[in-house]
Amino acid sequence: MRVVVALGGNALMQRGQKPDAELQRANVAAAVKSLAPLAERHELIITHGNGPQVGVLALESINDPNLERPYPLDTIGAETQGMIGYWMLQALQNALPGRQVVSMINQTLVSAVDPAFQNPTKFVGQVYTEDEAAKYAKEYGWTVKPDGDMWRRVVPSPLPQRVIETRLIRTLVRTGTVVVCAGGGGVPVVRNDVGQLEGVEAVIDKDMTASLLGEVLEADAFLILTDVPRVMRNYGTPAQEEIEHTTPWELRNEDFPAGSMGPKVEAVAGFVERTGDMAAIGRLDQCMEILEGKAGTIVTPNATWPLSSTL
Ligand SMILES: Nc1ncnc2c1ncn2[C@@H]1O[C@H](COP(=O)(O)OP(=O)(O)O)[C@@H](O)[C@H]1O
Ligand SMILES: NC(=O)OP(=O)(O)O
Repeated sequence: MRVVVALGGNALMQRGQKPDAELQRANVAAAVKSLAPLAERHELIITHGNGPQVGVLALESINDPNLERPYPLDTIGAETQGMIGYWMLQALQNALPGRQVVSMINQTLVSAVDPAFQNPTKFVGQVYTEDEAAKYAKEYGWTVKPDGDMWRRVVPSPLPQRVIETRLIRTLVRTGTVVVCAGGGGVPVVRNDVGQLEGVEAVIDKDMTASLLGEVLEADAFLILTDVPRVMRNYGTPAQEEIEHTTPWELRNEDFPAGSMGPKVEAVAGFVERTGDMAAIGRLDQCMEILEGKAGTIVTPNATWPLSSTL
């Protein structure tokens, strides 16, 4: 089987954790331990988040006295691909001796007129109190929004249209290489008026890019791996209940929060609608069980359940 996995930012740096390199490296190694059995049995393409890390590097850049202007978000996105990609590459090579692994810098094409540029929604960096967030909004010109009971910086998150290096990724996957790609959804780029690629100030949602990659690479399954066992109905209320199996239609008739579960649900629903294949959302340490349909929220085109034995 060919499997595309989107690895949640939570797997790399949990809420409240300091962005220490060793800590993140250890988190990546733990994530890879869960993913290794998947890679042993299947063709595997891994994307990863970068929201917390983009915020850390952006803040460093803003406060660097040697810089006349901070690094732009596309450049910082590429930095995070290099940093997290390196940690993933090394952990995968250590876990899968003899297997070829590659970690790529990728660009993802977006529309220059995507309405997301006028309405920033993507949370980056650490959480702040409301007062701290207001202070930084004034000082740095940030847009800030509530994230649960805290506040965070938000940046535009345009929809991915095409991973520029898709053909190369496909070629590598066909050779059995484990491919880490489109980290942070890919570095956001547009084509300018003379057809040249140019970076833009944004952070793409990695789940949406992974959904697109799953489709164009003809993946048999698309897994979003995060820190909750299943998508829940009435999340955070006494009526909360886990969704074991669902369809895109059912998911689209429920409400999920924009900054967290909303894009994940949109990403899996879109993949299943466009491909007719299976997608799922669940916990990283259950990825094998999820693929077997025994854990996570499984999304299939219709209510047929359980899945066929081909999984
Ligand atoms: N309906 C829901 N069901 C499950 N989790 C939800 C729901 N709504 C919001 N969440 C939150 O979404 C979080 C996962 O999204 P996010 O933090 O963006 O993940 P990641 O960083 O792993 O990609 C969970 O930790 C949970 O707090
Ligand atoms: N780019 C992105 O989607 O990052 P997170 O998953 O860390 O929010």
